[in-house]
Amino acid sequence: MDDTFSGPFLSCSSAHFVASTCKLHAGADAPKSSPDAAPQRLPFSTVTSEDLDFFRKLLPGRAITDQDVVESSNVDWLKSVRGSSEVLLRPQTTDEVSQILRYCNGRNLAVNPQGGNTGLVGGSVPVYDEIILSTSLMNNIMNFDNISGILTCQAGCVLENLSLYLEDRDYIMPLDLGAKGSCQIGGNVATNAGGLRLLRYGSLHGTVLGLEVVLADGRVLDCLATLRKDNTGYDLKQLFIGSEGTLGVITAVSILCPRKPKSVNVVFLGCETFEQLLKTFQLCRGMLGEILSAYEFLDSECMKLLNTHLKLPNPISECPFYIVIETSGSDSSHDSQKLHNFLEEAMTATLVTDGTVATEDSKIKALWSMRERITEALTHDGFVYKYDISLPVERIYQLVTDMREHLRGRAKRVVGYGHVGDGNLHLNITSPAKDPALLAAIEPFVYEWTTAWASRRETISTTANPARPWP
Ligand SMILES: O=C(O)CC[C@@H](O)C(=O)O
Repeated sequence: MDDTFSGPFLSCSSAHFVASTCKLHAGADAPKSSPDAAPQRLPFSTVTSEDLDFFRKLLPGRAITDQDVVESSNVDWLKSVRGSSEVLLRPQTTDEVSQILRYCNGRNLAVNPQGGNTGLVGGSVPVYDEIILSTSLMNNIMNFDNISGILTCQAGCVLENLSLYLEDRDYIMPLDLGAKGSCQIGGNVATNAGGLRLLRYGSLHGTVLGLEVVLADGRVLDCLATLRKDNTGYDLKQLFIGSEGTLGVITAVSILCPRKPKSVNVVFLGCETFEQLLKTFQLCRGMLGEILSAYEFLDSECMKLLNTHLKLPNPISECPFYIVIETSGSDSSHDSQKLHNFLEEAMTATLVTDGTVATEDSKIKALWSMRERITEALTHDGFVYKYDISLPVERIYQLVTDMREHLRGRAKRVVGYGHVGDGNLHLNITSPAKDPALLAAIEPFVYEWTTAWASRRETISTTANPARPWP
């Protein structure tokens, strides 16, 4: 890049957020042009018939103005936030993205990049009438190197399609999410999605080797390296991982993929306290070591949601907390032996009270759905306030209990689940309908709590007095 990036028109999804946690501000019933608490519409131009002529010429049949079609891109997956865009653009190539952005920059038109529109924090839809730039038709796999395991593809490839493509070649994607059937790799990178395998394969900051990005003024930044080690200058691609579309539109990704494990086991366990759940995690890390690939948890409120709304039966007896452990290795007898030893030890030490193990695909999928389908189950409960929070792992469940106590029955349900291995809690609070009074009780409490505990440095005891003062 030879000059500074200036193009303040890419829609900033972070405008929906406060601090490091995420929240929804606007309900589906909010006035279209002024979502609650959203920033003022900035003085961008509005789309004219000349603009539409330009888009239609550039993208024949792919500059959509039919409102029935545009509507589904104006609304997020949760149907909680809604924009009022009248134009949906579906480029197929990087050059088309570049031409769109160059034109919009010249015309001062706001643009909202959109991938699979599976985000849960309102970042993938317009706030006002921004042009929606969808990457859905940019879905070609460009290259796969069977020796290095490096995949290069366009940004609109659906995660599950990439996984299926790789599985045929004895590889897997380094990330896996409940939304895999619709989410796109460009959106995964733009939001720095973590998912269920982060514990094993690390974050996208490590596995993404290269990116191609179109900047707001249409220039193409080519950092699409396919080298595992690349010390040639600044690692610019890192800026775009988690930038949520604010710095540019990711058009292609190269990513390092692990070999497909030859043996996979999934265990579903129950335990009485969160402290025991953490002790089980410690034991598990020590005894399973390199084959541990996921350590996830859900609480009993999540289990009730799965039972009630999705009719998924609890595979074990009722417990306050449930754990999903996955192992992935290359030798099934070695892995089974390690798992057996770990389970024996966990039961003997009465860390866990019940459990079941799966080695066949269908049972593995059934156990994983107890964790992956909580988001879906929650939507049947009414309106959902969602918070995706990273904390020292010892603290993650304390926020759930403190929030329950703080709300004292004002919410329908306060549930906690998430990625223990990453110290990442999904705190979800439901109410029969959107409830401004409930929101006022949740916020800023949740942000103050998180900031106070996340910034604390000293070692935290897992048996802290619940009446402790805040740090
Ligand atoms: O529903 C949520 O709040 C989180 C969804 C997803 O990130 C998950 O880990 O299941």
